[in-house]
Order: sequence, then C-alpha cells, then structure tokens
Amino acid sequence: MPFLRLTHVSRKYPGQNLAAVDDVSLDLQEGGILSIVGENGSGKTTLLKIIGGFEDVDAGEVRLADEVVTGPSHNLVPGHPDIKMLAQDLRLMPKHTILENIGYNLRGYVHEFQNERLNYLVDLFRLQGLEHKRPVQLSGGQQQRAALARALAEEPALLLLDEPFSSLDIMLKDEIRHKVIRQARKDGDTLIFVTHEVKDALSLSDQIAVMRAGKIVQMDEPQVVYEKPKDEYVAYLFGNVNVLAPDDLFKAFPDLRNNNSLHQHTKASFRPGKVCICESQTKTGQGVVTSSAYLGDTYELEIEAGGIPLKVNSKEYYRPGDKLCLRIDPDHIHFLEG
Ligand SMILES: Nc1ncnc2c1ncn2[C@@H]1O[C@H](COP(=O)(O)OP(=O)(O)OP(=O)(O)O)[C@@H](O)[C@H]1O
Repeated sequence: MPFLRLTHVSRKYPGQNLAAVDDVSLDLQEGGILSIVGENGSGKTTLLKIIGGFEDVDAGEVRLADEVVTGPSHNLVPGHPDIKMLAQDLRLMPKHTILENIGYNLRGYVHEFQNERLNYLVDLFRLQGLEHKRPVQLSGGQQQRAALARALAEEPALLLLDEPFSSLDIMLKDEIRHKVIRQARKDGDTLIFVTHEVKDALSLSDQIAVMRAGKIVQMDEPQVVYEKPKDEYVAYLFGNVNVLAPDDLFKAFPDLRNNNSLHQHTKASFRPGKVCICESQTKTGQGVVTSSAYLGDTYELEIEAGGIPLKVNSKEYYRPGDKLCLRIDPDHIHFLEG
C-alpha cells in the first residue's frame, strides 16, 4: 500500500457545470516529492486541498498511511494532524510575531527543541532581524519565507505547498527552493507542491502530475514528461517544442523518409535542443534562419527547412538568411498520442 493513495476522487463546486477535480487517482510513496502543474483553473489547488482534508469530495477517497482523510464537513477543525498545508494566501497570524508564527506548531515540544528548531529555521530562511516583526511589516517574499519556515517547523508526514516560491525574488529563489527540497528530503517528508514554474517541477520533483480540466493527463518522472509528453497540451506546457504532422517531419528532414519506424500516423514532437546544426556546404537539404533570439546561454532560432518552420537551439549565433544543414537523431523523436 503506498503512503498516499487517491482513488477516483471528484469534486464539483456548487453552481459550477464542470468538476474542478474529475476522477483523479494517484499513488505516492513515502518520502516522494510530487509537483502538480497545469493551466489556470485546471484544478491544482482544489486537488491539494482535498488531499489535505480542506475540501470535501463528491466521490472517491483519499488515504494517508491507509487511513481515510476526510474533508471539512466531517471535522470540527478542518485538516489532518499529520498533514501541513501552505496555502497561496500564506495564512500567517497577523497579531503574532514572525517567531511566534514559526513556532506555533512547536508548542507541544520541550523548550530546548523549540529554540534549536526556531534558530535553525530563521537561519535557513534568512529571517534574521525579522523575528520580532509582525507579518504586515514584511514584504511579500519575506512573508513567504516565514510561511515556509512555519510549514517545515514540525516535520509533518505530508507537506502540501501551493505556489510556495511565487513571491521570492530571483536572487533568493534558487537558494530557498533548494533548501526546502533538501530539508524535506533530510526530514523524510513526503511533499506535494503546486507550481506554474515548469523549471521547478522539472528540477525539484521525483514525479510530475499534469492537470487539465480537473483530470491528471500524465503523471511521470520529469524527464519522461519533458521528452515523451503524452499529448500537445503537455508538450507545450513544458516550453518550446516542435510538433509536426508526419509528412512535415519528412519535408524538414528528407533523409528520415527511409526509416520505417518513423512512418506513424500521429504527430511527431521533439525539443529544440535535440536538433543538430552543421554549416551547409551545398545548396540542398538545408534550412534558412528566419529569426534569432538571444537567451543568455543559447540562441533560439527559427529555421525554415523544406518549407517547415522549426525551433532550434544553438550555442552559436546565426543571423537571419544564414543557410545551415540540420540533423536529428531518430531516437529523439517522440510520437504524441491521439
Ligand atoms: N470555492 C470555489 N467555488 C466555486 N468554484 C471554484 C472554487 N474554487 C475553485 N473553483 C473553480 O474550480 C476550478 C478549479 O480551480 P482551482 O483553483 O483548483 O484551479 P488551479 O489549477 O489551482 O488554478 P490557478 O492555476 O489559477 O491557481 C476553476 O474553474 C475555479 O473557478
């Protein structure tokens, strides 16, 4: 039995035509880190609330360590004692200091442990000097760091974070998100976080669940979701991608026509980084650069090959009008479902 199991969970809000969460089943092992991604309104927050016992279900069941997690209509105090959730609105207690907020869930522990853990968390989340301020006196990013410290204080069995890094500035974002993940792994917490940042999902989680219209359309390891997306929605959600009809693939790369395994009926997809560039000596079988954008580490090129526009990443700078020959390893071509 997995640590967390959702079986055919559905939730439709009163007055809505469509279910916010529609027949979702998933398993998560203890200590696993799962991210949930998807377009606006796809049901990510509702699913997180259901898992935490903060939203009722119309059908299905959530089990944590084989025990049913019930929603607010079954509990005087909503939530589950072994689950901590950091909501988007942070829910810091406005009349209490930052230290009191972080220490709130540590009240039942001996003083030495409380102090040690508080000092550690203040240091971890760079909250020195803010300990005795109230939430209203902090910036949005500082409040988010305080709320993260509070969520991690007690080492919950299951930690749920809704957009936990959204207010952090670029300087601290990398540091804080890696600290949170390292801490969760060190404490053995099972962690689920919702994010709009596909880079976070790809780099921080063991598994990614992609939601659309209340359903999980794909749940896999990051590399699989990125390189073998199930459909166009998943492919485009994770950044630039080439999606080509079968005939267009052969127009862009004529030499692939001889490869029988590529004669499929569904659309082909490959990431821009999978296309290799060599400077063309001949005037046949080549692409022409139509645009070039500087991205820091790479250039993002648009190349027209056989009349088909392709997105290609390049370490080298090429200018519009440059003629290049292109190659792709057939193993890097993935065929989408449907
Ligand atoms: N309390 C509510 N009452 C009625 N409808 C709601 C409520 N909360 C969410 N919804 C609806 O349920 C659907 C899913 O919302 P949810 O907030 O779970 O999506 P989300 O993927 O987290 O969105 P976002 O990325 O914008 O935060 C949306 O259509 C939303 O309008």
